Amino acid sequence: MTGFGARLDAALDERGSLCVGIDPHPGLLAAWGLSDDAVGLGRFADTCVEAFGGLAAVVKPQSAFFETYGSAGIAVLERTVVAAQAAGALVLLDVKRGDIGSTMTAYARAYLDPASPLAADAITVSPFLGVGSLDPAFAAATEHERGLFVLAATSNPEGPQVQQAVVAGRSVAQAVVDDVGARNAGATPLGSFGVVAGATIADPPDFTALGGAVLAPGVGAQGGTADDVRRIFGASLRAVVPSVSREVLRAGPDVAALRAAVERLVADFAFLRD
Ligand SMILES: O=c1ccn([C@@H]2O[C@H](COP(=O)(O)O)[C@@H](O)[C@H]2O)c(=O)[nH]1
Repeated sequence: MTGFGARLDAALDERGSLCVGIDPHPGLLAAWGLSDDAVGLGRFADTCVEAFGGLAAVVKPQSAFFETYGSAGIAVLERTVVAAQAAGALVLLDVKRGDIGSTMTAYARAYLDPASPLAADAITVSPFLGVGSLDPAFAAATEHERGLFVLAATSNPEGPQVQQAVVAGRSVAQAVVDDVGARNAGATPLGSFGVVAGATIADPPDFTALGGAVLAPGVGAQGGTADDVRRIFGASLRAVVPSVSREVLRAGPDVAALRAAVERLVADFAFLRD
């Protein structure tokens, strides 16, 4: 297998720059005529994989919506990860984990070790305990050729209170980007360690030395647009992966309509790899 960064770069070239989320909100289950239980969840996830597992470069199941249904929900998540990978997508599991190093080792084993039933191609992680606390995940990702996306400048309006705080002359968000960039040193064409920066943010960090991808959630339901992405990530557009969940999922449950929504967004963001 090849490192995650190289696989991501190839997938973006082949399928276009888009990450599509599988976020089975209770309201979406109802809108799709599905029951608010693990059976409805399973049908929702299966339909998503059928519609865009073979189309989107990256598929991002949101773990929280699966965890809601307990062990039966986790079982659906496990088979969703496997099915989306089998359809050719890279699976980014959105779990936003972060803890002291010894516990981080266990999270890394759960999500990045191919022997685990929940192993994904990449996961989201939170650096609130310090980027260094994530070292077991960086090590496991390197060993198993997986990826990490570290929260840096999140899409929610509450984020800047912490992320724009200035410490030793730079914002916390910039410090996270710089720390992640140091771990990508020398990697081509794309390092395996990315950051998360919303398509809604007002004060973007400088991503030019990141050397990895920028996952940009917030497009669609949260108000972010293709123009916002162009403005926010100006010098680093090639590395940006816009992430969309509800904007696509609202088109379901019709598989053709879901596909059309994904195809429209891939076309909207074609400029990122021009
Ligand atoms: O800064 C962040 C980090 C993660 N997310 C996640 O992305 C999706 C967004 O869903 P939409 O329906 O497209 O708004 C969701 O899973 C969030 O948990 C984010 O929004 N912002």
